[in-house]
Amino acid sequence: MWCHRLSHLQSSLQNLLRRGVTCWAFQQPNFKSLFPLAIHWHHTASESLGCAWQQHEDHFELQYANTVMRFDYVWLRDHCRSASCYNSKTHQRSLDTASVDLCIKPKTVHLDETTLCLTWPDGHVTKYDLDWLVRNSYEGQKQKVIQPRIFWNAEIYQRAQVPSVDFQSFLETNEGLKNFLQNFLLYGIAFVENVPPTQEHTEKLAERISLIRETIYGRMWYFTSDFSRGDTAYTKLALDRHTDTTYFQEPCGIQVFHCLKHEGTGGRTLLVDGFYAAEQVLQKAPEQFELLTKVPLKHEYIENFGECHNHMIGVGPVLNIYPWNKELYLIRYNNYDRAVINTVPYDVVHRWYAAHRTLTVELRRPENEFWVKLKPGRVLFIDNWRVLHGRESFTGYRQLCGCYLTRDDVLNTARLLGLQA
Ligand SMILES: C[N+](C)(C)CCCC[C@H](N)C(=O)O
Ligand SMILES: O=C(O)CCC(=O)C(=O)O
Ligand SMILES: [Fe+2]
Repeated sequence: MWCHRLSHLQSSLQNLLRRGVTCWAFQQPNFKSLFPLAIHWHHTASESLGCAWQQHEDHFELQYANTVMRFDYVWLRDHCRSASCYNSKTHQRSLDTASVDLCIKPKTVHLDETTLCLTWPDGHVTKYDLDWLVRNSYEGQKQKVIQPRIFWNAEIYQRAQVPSVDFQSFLETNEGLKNFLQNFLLYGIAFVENVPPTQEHTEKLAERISLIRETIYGRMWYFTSDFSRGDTAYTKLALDRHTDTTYFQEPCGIQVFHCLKHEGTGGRTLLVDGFYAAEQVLQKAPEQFELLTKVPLKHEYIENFGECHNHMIGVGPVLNIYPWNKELYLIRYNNYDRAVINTVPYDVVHRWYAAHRTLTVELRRPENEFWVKLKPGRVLFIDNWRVLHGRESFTGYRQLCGCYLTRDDVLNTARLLGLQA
């Protein structure tokens, strides 16, 4: 993050220098003194605050709070928060963006310590709070980490001694719920203890944080090794680490597991932080990481079992990153359900297999494996966009219940409790 910020600032600086603005003192790494005042800038009355602006042919440049921001003029007009352009009760835009002249420029500019005031050719006035501009500008966004997360291997997770939340406090207090969600957002897994071992109580838990995502497996599902569905999950066999529902266009966000009964041996659950492994790939072989973000793959679920007839296809790369800041947000990894690869030519396929191997090696390092035995009363929530799960083979009667949750609604709950999500 640090290096990224630095290089970004350096390139802003270079751009400015290229345009002939002089008199910069560059005292790396003291960011406060990175952008002292330049000769051709318009300043506010109080120069010590260091805010200044410059109007260019195709953009408006603003320096404030140690940030040099560059704004497109249409963007500035489009984001006007005046009562006629924006409804602050509904937080919706009233302005018809298509009515804005694409060559628009402000007629006059006024800047003081807190506010930028633009008057447009038709007389309309837009006032921006400078802090709002920092928070919402591209340059301001680039400086902040979107989602705080702790990537883990077994040792990191165990050392963190992440506390489980009690059923009662999860259901009845905002504090319990918030603690739970905070852990879940940081690590991608979280446990609730002392849950009565029934499907109804598990459902209550799920509904406290989200909407249940109904799928071809039902709303709440309940499964044993009876092979009632056409999938290995419904057997006693071991399952290697994977994420679920890779064959959906949008894989399920969260998976909830509650083991209601197990009379037998084996059956431990394996958890692996996919983002930790991907991060290792990025460090060791960046070009392979990139390939895993680029090659689109199909995953498929074909079922013709009794009454169940399904054919699901999901397309997307193994690693999904936001194009604007390269932050990883979803890993799609299921070697069982991966379909025929026919989206890229043979030479790319070969490089893709090598990259997939590198990732698999990281995912399979014993030190990255966290094993738990699920027990009645202990409910596990897994971020299915980040953490892979698997299971050991088992003997005897084993009953699991659970459900999938919609990710947007879990994050919604977290934000309403004041968490960054
Ligand atoms: C959880 N539950 C037993 C309902 C479904 C299991 C789905 C298994 C599928 N191979 C996948 O990985 O998506
Ligand atoms: O049986 C288990 O512990 C998990 C099986 C599985 O991967 C699943 O249901 O998604
Ligand atoms: Fe699974």
